[in-house]
Amino acid sequence: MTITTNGYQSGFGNEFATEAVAGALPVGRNSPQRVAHGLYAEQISGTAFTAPRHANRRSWLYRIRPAAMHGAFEAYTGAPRFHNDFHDAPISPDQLRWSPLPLPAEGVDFVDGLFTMAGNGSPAAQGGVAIHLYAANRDMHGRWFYDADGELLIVPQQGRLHIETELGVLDVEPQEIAVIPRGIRFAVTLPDGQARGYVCENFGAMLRLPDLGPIGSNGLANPRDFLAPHAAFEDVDGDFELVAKFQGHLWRAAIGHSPIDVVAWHGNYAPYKYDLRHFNTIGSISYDHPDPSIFLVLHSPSDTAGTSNMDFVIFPPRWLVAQDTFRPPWFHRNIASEFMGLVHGAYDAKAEGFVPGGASLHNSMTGHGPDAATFEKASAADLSKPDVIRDTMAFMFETRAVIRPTKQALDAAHRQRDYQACWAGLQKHFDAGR
Ligand SMILES: O=C(O)Cc1cc(O)ccc1O
Ligand SMILES: [Fe+2]
Repeated sequence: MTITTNGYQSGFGNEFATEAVAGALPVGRNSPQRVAHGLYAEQISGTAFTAPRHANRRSWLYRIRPAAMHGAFEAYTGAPRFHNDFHDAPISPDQLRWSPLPLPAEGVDFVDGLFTMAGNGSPAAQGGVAIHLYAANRDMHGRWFYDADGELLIVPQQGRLHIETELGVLDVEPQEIAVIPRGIRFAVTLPDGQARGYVCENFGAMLRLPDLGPIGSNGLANPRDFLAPHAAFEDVDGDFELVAKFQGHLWRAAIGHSPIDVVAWHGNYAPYKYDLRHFNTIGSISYDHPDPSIFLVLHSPSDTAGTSNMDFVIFPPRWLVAQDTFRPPWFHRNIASEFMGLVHGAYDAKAEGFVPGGASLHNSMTGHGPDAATFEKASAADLSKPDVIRDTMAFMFETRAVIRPTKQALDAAHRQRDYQACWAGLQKHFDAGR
């Protein structure tokens, strides 16, 4: 059964209120003695009960059956490439790059199609991230998934996703993102028959919009462009499966009904989507290429002020106008670690090799930057006119902790073992007399 989208509510982290059946939402209280229409009331909290008000997230769900109703969990073995073991391979300071994850030959759904590339921290420590790719060609039917370990930031690269969640439906396409909060149950179907993309599983503090400082009250990702679903439900009984991720491992339980049975909900703990093409990109209109922190979409803070558990940064289409400036990204080494992906087009620091669906990893203090072809071209570019970077959408998951690639990522046939060669052609231009 497919539940169609019934529109969205706009705003980031708002106190939303939505009902799919008139009168289902209690008025003036959360937990009346008897809920209208014979529904059960259930709270889901995404932050500590006593978190400061501005950071406090919880929602009240009015549903046909409570979330407690399912069979006992047992180990799930259907997604062997989806895990949180970031210590199964030695780590080196090498620059790493991969071609796109191949699409599966036989039917594989979104959960079984997850391939863990890298990560740091752990669900137990409530810090760090896991970085996965997915490649899928089968719908999740009669199967739902939830992740108790972290929220899921989904970045589609190829193919649309129809995501039915307990709180309603999100339809996302490449150049949009979806965020599924910790614990929310959902199923993914594939309107285009197959799909590929990236997932950041965030074990740390929930993603939030960054402060804007001197930029002012508008800019970067604007709150009104974030969309949460309206309540949408199905009332279906059957022999179904609930898959859970809990403390780094996967579990399955029988469930006798669809958990997409929330008839009404209110609160500020909800899935959402955002169209990256709405990002208000800010850059230099005088000289120098600024730090990429100006491209920050969503931010998961760590316990150290100004230092992120994870930053989600994008490199969208934009004008480059800086004068007497090497306009592409400079050569650099950073304290933070950078996992990059490409959703669409080409990335302005790499002339070739970094393709849509591919990935790169530059860990703390590992030197990287424009490849030789990009350096030569940008060093000779005519700066009297602006450059327009069109048809591009690259992104970065940037973390304070080193991002450890998994053994399967290092061993993968699609890893580009000759990646370093992209800098080998950089010429020695030094001339002390010039
Ligand atoms: O490595 C990269 O391409 C990402 C990046 C982009 C940029 O404009 C400046 C610094 C940086 O790490
Ligand atoms: Fe970088």
